[in-house]
This record gives sequence, structure tokens and C-alpha cells, in this order.
Amino acid sequence: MLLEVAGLSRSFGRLRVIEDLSLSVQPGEVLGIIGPNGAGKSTLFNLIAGVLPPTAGTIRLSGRDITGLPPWDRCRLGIGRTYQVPRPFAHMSVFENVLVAAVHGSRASLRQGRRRAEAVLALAGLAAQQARTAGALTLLDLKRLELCKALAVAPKLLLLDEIAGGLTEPECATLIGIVRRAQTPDMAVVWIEHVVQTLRRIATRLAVLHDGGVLAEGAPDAVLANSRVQDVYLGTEGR
Ligand SMILES: Nc1ncnc2c1ncn2[C@@H]1O[C@H](COP(=O)(O)OP(=O)(O)OP(=O)(O)O)[C@@H](O)[C@H]1O
Repeated sequence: MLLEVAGLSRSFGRLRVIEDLSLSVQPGEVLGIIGPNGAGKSTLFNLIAGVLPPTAGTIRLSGRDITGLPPWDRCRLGIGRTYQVPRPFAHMSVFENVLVAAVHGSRASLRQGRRRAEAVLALAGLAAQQARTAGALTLLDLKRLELCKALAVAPKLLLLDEIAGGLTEPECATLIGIVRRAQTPDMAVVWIEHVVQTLRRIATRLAVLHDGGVLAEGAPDAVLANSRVQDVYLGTEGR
């Protein structure tokens, strides 16, 4: 198993956001995560990536307990992530942004980092923009850059937090294409997204987060047809 989350809990004061949550991810999977606003999706990513410590529970990556490790160590062990709001080094070039991620996120040498940065920029269709200042990019290119930074660490586990938010349908298709091209059989993707249709096109499995735990998980169509899921999520959210 690539990722094993067991009995994970996280509270903020008296607010229990994640409660006794267990989840596993195998290499090669694309696990889509949906759930109402405030269900704890981003908190779950922050726990997996090590930005937040859990109140209880364990997180294992390739069998190794990483629960106590800081985010930079988890990154170097193969967890790459994107953030909901991209915050590149706005005054640096696109290439430099990806290079920083490649070198500092994966212990690559400068030379290896350059090669890696070139490869992911080409894969994401961003090579022609690589000399531009990151702050001058369009929203789609900013999302591409966010993906490139996560891919530059050569992740075994790629965590995508609402990367398609604010994009048009064809732009979402572009991002899906990049993720498909980037995927290898020994890598897994966990993708949080509000736009269910985007996930439906790429997810091999879907999990619905609700009340701090996993309400339903399984084949995307079966999960979306589940009446409890429709009640608590699709029904209330009108999506
Ligand atoms: N650092 C924090 N301190 C206090 N409360 C927090 C903190 N981070 C998140 N929360 C609360 O935890 C709950 C879950 O937040 P989270 O961002 O994980 O939800 P989400 O499912 O990602 O939501 P959205 O779909 O709106 O992005 C929310 O009620 C939020 O206000």
C-alpha cells in the first residue's frame, strides 16, 4: 500500500474536523475526494503532508510511519502537493519556481533539478512560458505551474487540492491531460475537487468526506448514485 491513514483525527478547539478517519491508496490509483464545504478535505491534505499534526491516528507512506515527520521530509519521501490558492514566488521566473521545488523538494542536485524542471514544464505545456515572471501568468498557467512544482519533486503520491477551481471545462480537460501524462504505475494521485464532473473523468475511485469521516467510497458512478451521498452532498449542495 502506498498510503495508509488509520484512525486519523484532528480538532481545532472543540471543532472536530477529522474524526477516526481511515483511508488507503494504492500505486496507480487516482482517488477523487469530494465533500461539502468545510468537510475537512484540505485539513486531511494538511495532515497527510505534515503541515498540521493530527490529534490522533497514524499515516504511513510505503509502509513507513511518517506521522511525526515535518512536511519537508514527507516531501522528500515522495509526497508532492498543490495548494488551493497558488502562491508562486511571483517575482521569479516560471523556471526558477519549478527549479526551487525540484532541488529543495527532492534532494536533487542543481543539474538534476534543471533536467527535472525542463521535463515537467514540457509535460505541462509550460516550456514556452518558462522565462516569464510567475506573477504575470494567466489562471490556467498558474495552475500548470502549481502542478509542475508538485511534479518536480518526483512524487510517489500527488495531492491535488481543488486545482481545477475557477477554470473552464476545456481548461479542466487540459489539467486532466497533464495529470494523465505525469502518472506512472508506481505513483498515485489523490485529487480533491468540487467539480464532480472533472473527477469523474479521471478518478478510478471516489471517496466522500462528511462529518469527519469517509461517508462512502468506491467506483465513482456507484458512489455518486449512493442515496446517502446524494442526501448529504449532492442534495444539499445542489451539484
Ligand atoms: N487552522 C484552523 N483553525 C481553526 N479552524 C480551522 C482551521 N483549518 C480549518 N478549520 C476549520 O475546519 C473545517 C474544515 O476546513 P477545511 O478547509 O479542511 O474544509 P474543506 O472541506 O477543505 O472545505 P472547502 O471545500 O470549503 O475548501 C472548517 O470548519 C474550517 O473553518
